[in-house]
Amino acid sequence: MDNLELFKILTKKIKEKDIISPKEMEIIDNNCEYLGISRILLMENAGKCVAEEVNKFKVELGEVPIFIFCGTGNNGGDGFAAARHLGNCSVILLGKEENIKTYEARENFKILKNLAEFGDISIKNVTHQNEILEILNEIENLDKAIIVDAMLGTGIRGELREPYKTVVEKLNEIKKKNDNIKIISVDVETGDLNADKVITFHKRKTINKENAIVKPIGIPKEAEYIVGWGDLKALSKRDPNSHKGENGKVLVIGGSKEFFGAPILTALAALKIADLVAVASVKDVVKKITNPELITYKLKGDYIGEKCIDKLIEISKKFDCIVLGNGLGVNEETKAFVNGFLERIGNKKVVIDADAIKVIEYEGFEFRENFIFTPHRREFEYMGINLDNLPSSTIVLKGRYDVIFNKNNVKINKTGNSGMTVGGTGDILCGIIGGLYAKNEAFLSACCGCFINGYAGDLLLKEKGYYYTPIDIIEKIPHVLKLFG
Ligand SMILES: NC(=O)C1=CN([C@@H]2O[C@H](COP(=O)(O)OP(=O)(O)OC[C@H]3O[C@@H](n4cnc5c(N)ncnc54)[C@H](O)[C@@H]3O)[C@@H](O)[C@H]2O)[C@@H](O)CC1
Ligand SMILES: [K+]
Repeated sequence: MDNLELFKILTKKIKEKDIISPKEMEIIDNNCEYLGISRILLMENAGKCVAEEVNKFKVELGEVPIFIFCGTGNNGGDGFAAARHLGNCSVILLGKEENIKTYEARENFKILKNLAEFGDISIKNVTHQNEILEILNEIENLDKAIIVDAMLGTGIRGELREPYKTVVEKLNEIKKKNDNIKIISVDVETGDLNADKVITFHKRKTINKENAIVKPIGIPKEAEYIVGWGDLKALSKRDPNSHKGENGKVLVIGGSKEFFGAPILTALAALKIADLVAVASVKDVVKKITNPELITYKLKGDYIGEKCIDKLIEISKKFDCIVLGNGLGVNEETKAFVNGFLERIGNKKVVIDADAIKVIEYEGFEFRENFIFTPHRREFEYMGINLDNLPSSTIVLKGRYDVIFNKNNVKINKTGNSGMTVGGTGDILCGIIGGLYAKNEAFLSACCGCFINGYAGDLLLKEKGYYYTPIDIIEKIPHVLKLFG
């Protein structure tokens, strides 16, 4: 079974989510763009859906005035598109035209302005409280009307602020007095607006009430499965006021008398993302580390063995995430260490790679959700994962297509190229994942790690052909993060 076949099996075994968070929706929206589906196309479909629902109310109420309240985000953009599909309506933009935030919303607004010049769509740009109240008073005096709430959607954060607060309060008052004022919310009710209908796009959101009507807008299911720049945009942002160490501390445990390069590559990759990276290894490795940015912990012996467990458990307490396994060696000593260490590490975040994967005793092993495994095909087969009882741990099966999964999620990553088959790229991948995992959730970190590693390789392929090295990949990590962060 190749990676693509495994991916297909997993998409059938893992239940598709019917409710998603606004953050998950943003990842999907952005990954639609990654797949080549423009936002303006989705907005068009969203606008059309809303217009269809408004028309259903018109059947019930007859010809009535329609007011579309639009915010300056993409929820407002959906309102502009709906207005064009409807014709004969009043669009109320709550803010200044120059504050419309996105290209697609601005383009839709421009079209409306062209139509409004001579057609029957009217546009009111309101910025002052008294202008808003004037319109709301006008609505209050009507027998019937349809209101479209395209004020705020999945971008809503925290308590409702002005001018939306006044509009929502006043509309709720009006609605209470006159049930022939029908309100349709676009995607999400703005604050606690008492809408008659909520038309939500693609899937129900965690912030929707139960009665939201879900409408497809042309988002293919592949957009939920692909890893793209949408995942990267969802990573936690660096706080400009943060202090040293607050953006993640990673401890790499690996290396042996025979292998010294692997843990160093892992640590250098993690260092591009986390604030603080340390390597705990045997003396032969530690003496080769000349990079002053890396912290080192020297352990006794030629291999990291059982006798190191107490010390490493203690050191681990100072770090957010541990990357375990690179260059460790496969023998009785390292086997005893890895199994004993993982048993005692509790719920600390651990990325498990390479030799550590090979020495774990999987019989009765507990695949905890704080573990990420990064096997290649042979290691994956050795792990003997039961596809009928998927693990809580996140598994990254590396390959031409990386398959990332756990019992609740599955995704596929297609960045990367055959120049990346050289030794060391796997060590870099788990370093990147470790750096991200220090400050993010396991599944997102694993997905983003695969994307970043592969994309760095793709940039290098364009620049240098296949003549690049693992160190070149490490140097490209910040470029990828800057492109999509
Ligand atoms: N991204 C996409 O590809 C698509 C998005 N669509 C629409 O876009 C919406 C999301 O758009 P945006 O991300 O631009 O977000 P919103 O349109 O929900 O608005 C976000 C803006 O509102 C303001 N805001 C946030 N919280 C506030 C509060 N509590 N009080 C007052 N103002 C507040 C902020 O300035 C923020 O920029 C979706 O709900 C959906 O309606 C659709 O067009 C379909 C496609
Ligand atoms: K809304």
